[in-house]
Amino acid sequence: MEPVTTTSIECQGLRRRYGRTVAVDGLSFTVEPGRVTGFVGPNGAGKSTTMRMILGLDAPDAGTALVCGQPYRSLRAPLRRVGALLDAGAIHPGRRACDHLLWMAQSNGLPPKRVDDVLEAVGLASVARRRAGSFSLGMKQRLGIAAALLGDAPVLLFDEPVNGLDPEGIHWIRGLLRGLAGQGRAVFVSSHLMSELEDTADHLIVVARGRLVADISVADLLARASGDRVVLRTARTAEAMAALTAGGATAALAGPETLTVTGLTGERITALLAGLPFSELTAYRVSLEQAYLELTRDGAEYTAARVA
Ligand SMILES: Nc1ncnc2c1ncn2[C@@H]1O[C@H](COP(=O)(O)OP(=O)(O)OP(=O)(O)O)[C@@H](O)[C@H]1O
Repeated sequence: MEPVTTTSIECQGLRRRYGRTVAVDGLSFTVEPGRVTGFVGPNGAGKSTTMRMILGLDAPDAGTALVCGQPYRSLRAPLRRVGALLDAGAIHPGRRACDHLLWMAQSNGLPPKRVDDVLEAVGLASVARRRAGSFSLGMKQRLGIAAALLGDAPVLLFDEPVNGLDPEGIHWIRGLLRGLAGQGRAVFVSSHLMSELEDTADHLIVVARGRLVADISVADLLARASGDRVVLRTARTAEAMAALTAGGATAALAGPETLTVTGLTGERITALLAGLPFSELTAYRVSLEQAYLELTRDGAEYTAARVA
């Protein structure tokens, strides 16, 4: 990987319209190296359009998108700077997997050995000589990922990379993305489902109708949503609730034999229960999806908590 001296991807005031549709509406964000940044939003939110503008495949009506400090089109040896998976289906069906990659490598001045390396990395080495047209959607997805990895680039973009992958494939790609970020690369990955980024993303850029809704670290999002709530499991909910409320906590029934308690530490709760039997006392954990929904319930934008 080439050393990078500038921040990896910087978008400033990006805007793009198609006829009457404003696909991207003044989007500004930065994708930092060394972490997986999830790019989340419902279908049609403008994610692919943004990625195409970052990659110089579409021109913004306003604003700028820089990769390693430069517009994509002015990068020398762009494949060595940024690898991308946009549309896994965009491969000539008659071309063998290895030839597809070899052609990309040669036209970008990369050693042919890289082809073997990336085919191995994505688990397609044994089918390297098969034609792409015979590949399943998941195999095409892996081939697209191999192409993105070819230039050993410090910046990587993946548009909906889990599409077509089975559970084992999804598990694999999570590990791959985390590994790439762990090597110091900037990994930018889109999804229309928050849950797909659970255990993968460190940071989230959330968009809706072309606009930025949230720019926040996952840790911060989860911490804010979880608050200082703890989960208490006990068969004696009524007594526990009375004791905890008297001790200054807010306790609510969250299910059979389950209370959520806010406002007290675990130690204090244990003390207040004064020997009342309980089977569990743990920090309240929310899913990424839940956390996001809780924070945006009132429709407020959530960009203030940006963590650089
Ligand atoms: N080439 C185009 N011509 C016309 N409209 C387009 C074009 N590309 C995108 N759009 C429109 O721009 C909006 C944003 O589309 P985009 O594909 O960027 O969203 P997305 O967030 O990637 O959605 P998805 O999750 O479905 O891929 C949509 O309303 C789409 O119909």
